Amino acid sequence: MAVYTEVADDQLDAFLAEYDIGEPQSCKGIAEGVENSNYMLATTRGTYFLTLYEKRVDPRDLPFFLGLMDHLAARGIPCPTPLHGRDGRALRTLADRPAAIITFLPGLWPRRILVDHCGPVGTALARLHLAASDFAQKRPNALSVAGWRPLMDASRERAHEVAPGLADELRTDLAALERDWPADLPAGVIHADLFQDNVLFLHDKLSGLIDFYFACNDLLAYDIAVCLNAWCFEPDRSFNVTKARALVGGYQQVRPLSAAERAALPLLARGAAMRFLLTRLYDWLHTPPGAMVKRKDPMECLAWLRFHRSIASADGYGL
Ligand SMILES: Nc1ncnc2c1ncn2[C@@H]1O[C@H](COP(=O)(O)OP(=O)(O)O)[C@@H](O)[C@H]1O
Ligand SMILES: N[C@@H](CCOP(=O)(O)O)C(=O)O
Repeated sequence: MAVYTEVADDQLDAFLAEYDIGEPQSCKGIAEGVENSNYMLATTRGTYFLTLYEKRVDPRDLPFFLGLMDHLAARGIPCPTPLHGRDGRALRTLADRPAAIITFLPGLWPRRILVDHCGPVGTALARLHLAASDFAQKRPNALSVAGWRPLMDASRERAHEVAPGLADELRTDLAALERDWPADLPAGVIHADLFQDNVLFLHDKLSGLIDFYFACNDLLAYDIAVCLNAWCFEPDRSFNVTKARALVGGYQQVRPLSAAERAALPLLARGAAMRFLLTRLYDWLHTPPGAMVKRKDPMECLAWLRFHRSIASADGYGL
C-alpha cells in the first residue's frame, strides 16, 4: 500500500485551484508502489496521476525528475508529462509534502514477463538514452558503486538474519566490483530502475515508461544491466538467454553497443544485482513491523548475483 499521506478535500481543492484541469470528481489512493503516496485523480477534464513525495525522495532532486519527464515526453518518449500550474510551476506543496500532478498513462505492467515484452523494453530504453542525451540537468547516481559499501555497512551485522554467511559472501563481490568498475564507458541519463512494474503495455504494445525517481547520470550500459536482472530471470531464478537476446537486440536496433560496453556487461550486471540486493536487504532489515509496504526479496538478487559471477563474457548471456 503506498498512500502514506492522506489529502483532505479542502487541501485538494486549494491545490487544484492552481491548475486549469477542471473540478475534482474523485481522488483514489493507488496501492502499488513503495516510495511515494500516489493517487488517481479524476477531474471534469480528465484523469491524472497525483504524487506526494515522501521522505526517501530528496526534494532537491525533484526538479531533475520532473524536468527529465518534460524533456523526454517532448521528444516522443511515452512517459508521463508533469502538469504546470498557471504560475508555470510543476512542483508545489500539498498536505505538507512536495507534490506534482503528471499525466495518467494507459496500460498495465506485465505480471508475467514474456520474450515479446523484452525487445520493446530494450528499444524503449535505447530511445530514452538518446532522447536524454541533451538534457542539461545532472544528478549523480548515489546508488552506484561508491554507494554500495555504506549500504552494506548499514546491514552487515544483521545480514545473517536473511541468509547465513551473506555478508561474507558479498564481501568478495563488493571488493571485485570496486576494483574493476569501468570508468570510461559512454555515460548519460539513465532510468536506473526499469523493472517490470515500471513499464506499461496496452494490447501487447509498450505504452509507457514510468517512475523516474531513481533516474540519474551513469553508464548507459549499466541501465541494460539493470534490465538483464529485472527482465531476464524466470520465477525459478534461471536465466533466460532468449529474453536477454531480445532485450539487448531491441536496444541495439537503436543504439549499438561498443565492444567495451559488451565486454563490461557481466560486471555491470553483477553490480546491478548487488545494488538491488543491498537496498532490498536494507529494507528487509529496517522496515518496521506493520509498515504498509510489501518488502522485496533480497534473495532473488543473490541468485542473480551468483549467476553473473559465473559469466566470463557477453557470450554467456547468449549475446
Ligand atoms: N503516470 C502514470 N500513469 C498511470 N499509472 C501510473 C503512472 N505512474 C505510476 N502508475 C501506477 O502506479 C504504480 C505505482 O507508481 P510508482 O511510481 O512505481 O510508485 P513508487 O515510486 O511509489 O514506487 C505503478 O505500478 C503504476 O501501476
Ligand atoms: N525496483 C526496485 C524497487 C523500487 O520500487 P519501485 O516501486 O519504486 O519501482 C527493486 O526491485 O528492488
